[in-house]
Amino acid sequence: MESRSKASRNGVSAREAFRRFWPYTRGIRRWLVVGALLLVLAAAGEVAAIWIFGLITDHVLAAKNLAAFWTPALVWLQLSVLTAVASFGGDYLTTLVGERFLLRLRDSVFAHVQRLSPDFFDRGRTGDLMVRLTDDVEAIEQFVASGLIKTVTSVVSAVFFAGAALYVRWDLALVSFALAPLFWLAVRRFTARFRETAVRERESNGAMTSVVEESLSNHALVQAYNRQPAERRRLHREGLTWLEAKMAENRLSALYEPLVQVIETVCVLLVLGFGASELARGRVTLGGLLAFAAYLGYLYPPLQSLGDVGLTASEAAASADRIIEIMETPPAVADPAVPRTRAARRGRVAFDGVTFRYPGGGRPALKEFSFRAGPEELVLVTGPSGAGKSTIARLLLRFYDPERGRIRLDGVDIRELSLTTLRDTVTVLQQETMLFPGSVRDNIAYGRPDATEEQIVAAARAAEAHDFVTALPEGYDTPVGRQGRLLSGGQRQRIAIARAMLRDAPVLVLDEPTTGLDAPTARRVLAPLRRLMAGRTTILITHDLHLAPEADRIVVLDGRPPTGSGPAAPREIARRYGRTPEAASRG
Ligand SMILES: Nc1ncnc2c1ncn2[C@@H]1O[C@H](COP(=O)(O)OP(=O)(O)OP(=O)(O)O)[C@@H](O)[C@H]1O
Repeated sequence: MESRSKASRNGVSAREAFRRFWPYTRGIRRWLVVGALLLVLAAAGEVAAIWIFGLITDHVLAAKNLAAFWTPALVWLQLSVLTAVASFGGDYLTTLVGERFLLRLRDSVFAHVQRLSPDFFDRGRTGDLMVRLTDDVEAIEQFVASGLIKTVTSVVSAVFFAGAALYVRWDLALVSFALAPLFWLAVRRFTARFRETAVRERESNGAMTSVVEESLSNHALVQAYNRQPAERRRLHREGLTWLEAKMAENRLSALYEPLVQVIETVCVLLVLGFGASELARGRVTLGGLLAFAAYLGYLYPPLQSLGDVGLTASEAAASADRIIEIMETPPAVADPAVPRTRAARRGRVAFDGVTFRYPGGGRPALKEFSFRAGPEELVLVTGPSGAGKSTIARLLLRFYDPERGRIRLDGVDIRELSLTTLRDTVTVLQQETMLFPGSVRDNIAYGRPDATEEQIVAAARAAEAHDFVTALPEGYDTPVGRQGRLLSGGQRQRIAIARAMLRDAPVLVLDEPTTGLDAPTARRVLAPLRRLMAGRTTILITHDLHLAPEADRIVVLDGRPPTGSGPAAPREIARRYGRTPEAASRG
């Protein structure tokens, strides 16, 4: 994700960011309007309350007339209740709309991320992606939903208070408004720099989260190789960078507020000085002057929050770049326009002249590769490390599409099938057993969440997992830990076999199913594996030729272009197992 971050430096403007993410408010806009109206009503209530305060000062306090107090006091009380209700309703609704927007945007970015090819995750850093899905998404919400409401209510409030001030004393008001350009100057100078610091802050936050994530998920490696001090240093270094970026951001926002306050004080002093002389000359009442000063006082917060919107916009534009970058990363594969959603489920697999190169990879991982596997057949794929064996499984699941050639399932090009149908038809048992944190039961039922208890137990029995599972402290409810680390390698493998049994797909790809298991354990999983293979098309990717005598066909990927005499490995297999392997190459 390094390259992705760099692209953000000359990214979208705040206006483009707004336009891009505004559609996510669809369906909740009316609540946005109602919320904003309520907030405007609350601001109007405040204007009226200050007016009453001025009246009370002149007609009650200055005139020392208590009898004139009760009516305005009652109106003020009613007004304040009304303002409180409007303000509560407005805050509640606008927060709700903001949170709904956030939820929708996050869901949609996450849904897109889920469609990306494994390559995206292999190259990127998880920590950085996590920051994008949390902080960056939130910064966009702060701008598009909350920011819009803030802008509207601030503008309306500013107009209210400025109008009221003008009404009370237009000349005094004009004097203080003359200082308004100072605000805009301050805001303009700050926003550009703020955006830069916001980008730096997000990037270093992503880098730091990535270090934490990488170190914690590889904790066993770190401890076994005594790399704790190095990892601590790495985190400290990223933490320092973050601290600097955060301080740069904070310096700006911390400087901005006092600066605005100084401008504000200058205005208030000017008004008071001018007002005092007007009062002495009897051209303004004390109540009028106080109300005027209060209107000005109330005018600054909306002006200041308009300035903040500028800062929020810069921050959001920085985040928008990081989100747009993800959203514009196209998935390597997509459903066809009119996908077939029914598969024959017989399990005939054919690779015809398949050439494939990983994105950004130079040499093809597979070149002109062809083979066939039919129902109830066991096809063993072997060859040296890096020859492209696991690539076959990735292509069959359509994590990627081949550059040339076709892959067919029961005679249909897999690009014509919906991805869901294809992946329901093919089960892959990975080289490393992949378990989710959860219970044994959850993991067995992972591919079929609607499975009954009897089906789960039957699958576990067939996978020879039932006995060890029932011996676990909480049986099927025992948590397996992160990546199944609370279980042994052989136990993890048998749970994965049970999961595959339950899924009951016609095509099975076993990618090095016994790797990482010692010989006796490997032998123990062979029986459940055979049970799993029965009645299905099985493609067994392995270095281990134990099962070669049972294979209907052996495909050898030798990592070199085919030669006339054929590579040594197929001949060796032919000599040992008395069958002729098919040689294939990865180029
Ligand atoms: N995501 C990727 N991006 C770029 N190249 C890749 C990627 N994954 C694998 N490769 C390359 O493609 C080639 C084939 O990889 P593959 O995983 O299919 O090998 P393999 O035969 O299964 O090896 P092994 O027996 O060691 O598991 C290798 O040279 C590898 O470096």
